Amino acid sequence: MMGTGKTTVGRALATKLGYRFVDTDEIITQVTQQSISEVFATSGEAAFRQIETQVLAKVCAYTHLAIATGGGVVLQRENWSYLHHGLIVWLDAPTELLSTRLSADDTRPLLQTGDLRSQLETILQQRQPLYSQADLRVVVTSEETPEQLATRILQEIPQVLKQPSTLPQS
Ligand SMILES: Nc1ncnc2c1ncn2[C@@H]1O[C@H](COP(=O)(O)OP(=O)(O)OP(=O)(O)O)[C@@H](O)[C@H]1O
Ligand SMILES: O=C(O)C1=C[C@@H](O)[C@@H](O)[C@H](O)C1
Ligand SMILES: [Mg+2]
Repeated sequence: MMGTGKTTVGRALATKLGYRFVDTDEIITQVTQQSISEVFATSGEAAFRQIETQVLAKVCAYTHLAIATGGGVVLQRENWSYLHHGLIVWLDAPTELLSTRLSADDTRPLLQTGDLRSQLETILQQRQPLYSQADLRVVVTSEETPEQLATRILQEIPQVLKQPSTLPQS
């Protein structure tokens, strides 16, 4: 979800892993030469989603790469086949924390109309069933730094990887 820290924590995670890092929103701004808000304003959300899928399709093929996506990547069914090239981490943060973080931020076009808190609640409610399809859910609180969260993600990843004993015998 927007503001949970995908970009910030994803970058810290990549550093700890010795992986490269990309952010699909950053790639979109590079290829379109527009900010995310400008893409939404000039081409619309549907066009943005198409570009996002094209970018995801390219980057998901790489190994040793941590990818931060946009929060709406879960909305397109075909994106899931790309996401499943890797291990999908859901940063789950309460709307109260998100609204504190994003109240002074005007870079997210879907949050520019109406009351921020209720917009976040509405979007989160719609997407919760999709986010919950991730491989690993990490609950975000205001207490942990991005580096601490990245460490916790690394600690929790082995628990969602299949143990050799649970794999079918060949
Ligand atoms: N663990 C954290 N502690 C404190 N601030 C944080 C933490 N994680 C992220 N932030 C801050 O919250 C804001 C949103 O973070 P970020 O841009 O990484 O979110 P995002 O999930 O990538 O959002 P989007 O989906 O819109 O790209 C930023 O100002 C970032 O510095
Ligand atoms: O959650 C979303 O739908 C979005 C999240 C951002 O990362 C951007 O991809 C854009 O603002 C849309
Ligand atoms: Mg981001």
